[in-house]
Amino acid sequence: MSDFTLSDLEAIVAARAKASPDESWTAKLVAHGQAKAAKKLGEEAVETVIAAISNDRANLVAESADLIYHLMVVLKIADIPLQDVMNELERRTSQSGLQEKASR
Ligand SMILES: N=c1c2ncn([C@@H]3O[C@H](COP(=O)(O)OP(=O)(O)OP(=O)(O)O)[C@@H](O)[C@H]3O)c2ncn1[C@@H]1O[C@H](COP(=O)(O)O)[C@@H](O)[C@H]1O
Repeated sequence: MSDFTLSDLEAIVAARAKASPDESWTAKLVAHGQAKAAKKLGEEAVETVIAAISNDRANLVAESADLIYHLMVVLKIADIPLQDVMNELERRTSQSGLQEKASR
């Protein structure tokens, strides 16, 4: 089993963001700015939804990878460390999603 983590991907995205846009998709997205990167994230989200409701397991894995990678690029452009998202997810472990919804 691979020990590749989202933290590893975050480091790759940070390094490639500094590359030439001619040789890196990451750098190209960063150069275009958040509107373009976020639009791409939205497209990958829709493609993930389609794969999920099509019961297409292989495509769902591939589209999920596209989605997560593009989310990492959007977070990079927004200057939000992955750790901030992990901290928020950890904070939420103290109660169930249904409890949280009922408390609003
Ligand atoms: N995980 C990814 C990753 N997933 C998807 N993509 C790219 O995202 C782009 C858009 O994906 P699509 O499938 O939507 O491509 P498309 O349909 O041709 O796009 P459109 O023309 O329709 O907009 C493609 O160029 C994919 O290769 C990725 N590009 C990079 N990474 C990671 O980032 C690293 C650095 O990549 P570069 O920044 O390109 O050097 C790579 O080694 C990977 O680890």
